[in-house]
Amino acid sequence: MELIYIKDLSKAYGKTKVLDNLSVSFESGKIYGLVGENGAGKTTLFNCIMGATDYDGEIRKSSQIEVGYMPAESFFYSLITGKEYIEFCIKAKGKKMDAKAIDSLNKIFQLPLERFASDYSTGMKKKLALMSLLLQDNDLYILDEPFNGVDLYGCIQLKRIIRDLKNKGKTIIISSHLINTLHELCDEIDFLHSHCIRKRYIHASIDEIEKEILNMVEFKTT
Ligand SMILES: Nc1ncnc2c1ncn2[C@@H]1O[C@H](COP(=O)(O)OP(=O)(O)OP(=O)(O)O)[C@@H](O)[C@H]1O
Repeated sequence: MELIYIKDLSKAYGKTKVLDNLSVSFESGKIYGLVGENGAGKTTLFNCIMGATDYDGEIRKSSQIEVGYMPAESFFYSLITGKEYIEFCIKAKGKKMDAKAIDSLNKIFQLPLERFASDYSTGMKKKLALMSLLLQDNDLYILDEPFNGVDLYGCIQLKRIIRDLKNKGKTIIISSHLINTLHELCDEIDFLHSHCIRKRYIHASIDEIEKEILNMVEFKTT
């Protein structure tokens, strides 16, 4: 089932064109990877999907799906503990708190939930944002650079969690610069370059993907 359908999406910041007639769609139950150079527009695409910014073109979402978005950098108020942050996010989504689920997930993430979130390290902040998202039971998870700053153990666990989500029929879209990790995890990998999705890789080898991306970047498509 098609969850998100995007047709001719264009977005510019002032005179800077970021996305130009981008078309792509995402089906349920799959893991999608999104790669692209720094500044290619991955976060901008996510912001458009989430309705966090204006755009031209069409974005259709399947009705009644709940979308959880983890931005590349989350904001934490200074006097709020990790636990309070999780509670806030769950309540904001209109979901019920489940202390057991928090404890069980924190056996994996091992966060000091009684400490102020603003004092967490980069990786701990990322884990906290992920934890609060995973506790919301969404249909679609959009994760902007979820592996950034997360330690090796955390990355291994995160890959397991993402696979579990897929096994539960959820859809996940992950932006990352870690092509090996995406290749391991994803059913399909989209390459965003020169303002639109240049290629969707399905069952391609890492070599093939890397070679093509190098070619496209070096002989920049305009
Ligand atoms: N609020 C904004 N105002 C003006 N320009 C912006 C804004 N947000 C993003 N941009 C510009 O849009 C372009 C795309 O940025 P975006 O953050 O979407 O890229 P990205 O692919 O996520 O990059 P990275 O891999 O470095 O995180 C960049 O040139 C960036 O400077």
